[in-house]
Amino acid sequence: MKDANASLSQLDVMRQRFDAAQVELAELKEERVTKLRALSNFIGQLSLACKGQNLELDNKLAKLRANLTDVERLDEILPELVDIEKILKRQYSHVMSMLEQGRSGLAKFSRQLQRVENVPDKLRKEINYFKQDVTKPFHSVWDYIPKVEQLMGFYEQTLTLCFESQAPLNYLPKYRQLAHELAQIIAEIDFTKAQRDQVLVIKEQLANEIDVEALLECYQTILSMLLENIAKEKSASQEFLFALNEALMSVRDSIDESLNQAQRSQQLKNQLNTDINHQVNNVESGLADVDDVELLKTQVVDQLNVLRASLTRKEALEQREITLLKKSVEHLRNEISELSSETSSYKEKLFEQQKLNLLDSLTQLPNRAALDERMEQEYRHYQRNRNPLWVAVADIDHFKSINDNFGHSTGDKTLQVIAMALKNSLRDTEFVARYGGEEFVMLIPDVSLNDIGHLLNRVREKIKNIPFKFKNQRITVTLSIGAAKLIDGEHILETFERADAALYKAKHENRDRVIID
Ligand SMILES: Nc1nc2c(ncn2[C@@H]2O[C@H](COP(=O)(O)OP(=O)(O)OP(=O)(O)O)[C@@H](O)[C@H]2O)c(=O)[nH]1
Repeated sequence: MKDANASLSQLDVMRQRFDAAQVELAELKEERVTKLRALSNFIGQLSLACKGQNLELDNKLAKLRANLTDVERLDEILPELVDIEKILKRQYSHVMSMLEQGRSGLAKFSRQLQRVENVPDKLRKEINYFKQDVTKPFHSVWDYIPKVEQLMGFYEQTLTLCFESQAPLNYLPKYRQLAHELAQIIAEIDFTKAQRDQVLVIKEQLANEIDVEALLECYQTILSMLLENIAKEKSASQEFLFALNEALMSVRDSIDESLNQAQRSQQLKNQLNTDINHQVNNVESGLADVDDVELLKTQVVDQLNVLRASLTRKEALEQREITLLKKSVEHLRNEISELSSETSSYKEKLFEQQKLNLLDSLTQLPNRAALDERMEQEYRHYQRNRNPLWVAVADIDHFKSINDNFGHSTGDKTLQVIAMALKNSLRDTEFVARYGGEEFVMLIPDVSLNDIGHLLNRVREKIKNIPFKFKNQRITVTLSIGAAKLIDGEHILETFERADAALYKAKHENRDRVIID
């Protein structure tokens, strides 16, 4: 009876455990179903996001989703995931190559559009900057789509112009377009001092009516100058590499010589040690054999003399070794210090080159690439501390007439003088870059709304008061400036757009003024 009761209670405990295990299993199943549902929803959204890009990918994702709802087919998922990963990788490189094609297409269409003559200056400049922008690679479709929209906007504006004007729009011959492009390219290259006069003549030719033959000659001359510069750069690098190679070879020879010397010394020392051991053994055996003390004394003195002579030779050898080692270390030190001074002068050259890449070669102001970098930096700074930050765009008024009336070289000098004056009117924390042509951009932090107008008008007045004298004629050069303050929730590029729009307002309101957005 007792046994039966014990068995019953054991059975009871087991039943309770069984029930608890079943509840746990049901919970686990439910949890798994919830997770699978979440995964399936995720795959569903992924399919939607990728839909239409690649039929194989669409089918694979649909199949994967179906398998996720069927618990029995879960084992099939892993190989499918591997397949999908491969397709995604292929799709990524496909998209990147399509983007590259799209980018070069946009560049081509913007060049076509540039050939339309008589478009307003603002539109012409925007197309020009657009063309420069699309030289950089796109990283995603989201870089591409806004550019397509922008280009369509340019085409729309040009079409509107075409419909509005009675006369048909003129189309610049292809070679004239190439002349413009060459002028832009050479404006960004740093030529050597000896080449600059020749470059000025070419700039002048390109700015005026030019025929195909003369244009070809310009291209040929520029190409030869560039090749000459490349050859010089190459031979400077080669010289450095030769010097480096020679120094390294000399270091290697010196180390080889030291090693040989050390080996020879070691052999001699081994020989001397054997001699000394042998001489000590001689003394010992002499001691054993000789009874006559006087004879013993003379023998010991003789042996000791031989021993002393060996030791002196050993000492001399060691001394010589130390002297040679010192000489060799000295030689190595000289070679290495020469090497390091060659390397640092080469490093300096490279550093100068890097700096040049961020400087506009004509005005020595930071260029557009440097401006992009600084805008990013100032924008991040603004996001951290929210101190006021102004973007101002300045453009020289009627600059074309300076070129037309006094020549390109006068135009260049005017740009240099104005660039310096702009730089000197700003504080160290403020920044000015040449944006392109006769347009400059300033980034001005920590100035209040009350003070910015004052500051920019002072800059404008400063330029206006520069006593330019061309062909004995006193000329006043003026600036139009548009400025905008970075506001919360806005990207600095949008601030730039507002400042640019303010500049165009200033141009339309008779120029020589500052307009704050
Ligand atoms: N000398 C020289 N001229 C340049 C350089 N870059 C651009 N230009 C010239 O600057 C002139 C700009 O002319 P436009 O865009 O018509 O402007 P603008 O004559 O200043 O007239 P507004 O801006 O409307 O007041 C063009 O003739 C360009 O060839 C350069 O590096 N050197």
